[in-house]
Amino acid sequence: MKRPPAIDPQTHALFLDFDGTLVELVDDPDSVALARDRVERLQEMTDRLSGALAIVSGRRISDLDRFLSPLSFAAAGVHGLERRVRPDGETEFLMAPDALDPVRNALAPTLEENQRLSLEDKGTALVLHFRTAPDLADVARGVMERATRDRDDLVVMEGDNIVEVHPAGMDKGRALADFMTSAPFEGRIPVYLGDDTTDEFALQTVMDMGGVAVKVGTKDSVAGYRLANVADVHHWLDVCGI
Ligand SMILES: O=P(O)(O)OC[C@H]1O[C@H](O[C@H]2O[C@H](CO)[C@@H](O)[C@H](O)[C@H]2O)[C@H](O)[C@@H](O)[C@@H]1O
Repeated sequence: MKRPPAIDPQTHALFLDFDGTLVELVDDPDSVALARDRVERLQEMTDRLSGALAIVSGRRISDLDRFLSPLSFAAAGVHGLERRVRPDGETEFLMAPDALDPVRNALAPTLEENQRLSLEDKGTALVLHFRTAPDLADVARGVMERATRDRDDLVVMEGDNIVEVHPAGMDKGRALADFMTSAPFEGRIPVYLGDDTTDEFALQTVMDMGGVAVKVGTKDSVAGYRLANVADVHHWLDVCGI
């Protein structure tokens, strides 16, 4: 496993995935937690990078704010459909949530019949969770496929024990590329840490930009560097040079 190189706070920008990278994966999406000293370390890194640290997540930015309080940070939420370029900036919402109303309605009977499947409604994205019901994975994939048939304006993506739908046209790679066009990120070398399939878009973008792409865990990846797990990420954050 090739470990990532040291990072220079003057020349690099740091992009961090959330679930599976900064926090351990757990059964209940609402019960993730980050220790206070880890939040303080992220604040210290944000300050040393002059704000060029962003969380890039499938989560809503409002949820990230809740989990990471009192950290002040830039963020791409819902895979880039929500965006806050500066730590103290306003959140922009790039899509309206009503595009998903027909999908919400189409999923409802299956959720009623299969109560071990759960729905996470993020407004601009809907997620079916089957971590605690792996036998229902195909039911979840099937109903999502049927609910989105003939909808070219939507994209269905699989993550870790989830199937998710949101408006097409955005992913973590495009979100990262957008960040790199404005201050405080512009002109820096991107560094990205992520564990999941949806992070591959950003890892590829970082590779294309000559940056430092770091896969967390053992899944296949385009990334050139690896960290073993969430604990290893936090160890590396402590020694990476920022
Ligand atoms: O881009 P990320 O920050 O990695 O967010 C991706 C999804 O994370 C959450 O789901 C994942 O974490 C849950 C809590 O550990 C876990 O129960 C689930 O199985 C994982 O897929 C979140 O709930 C999703 O909305 C995010 O898209």
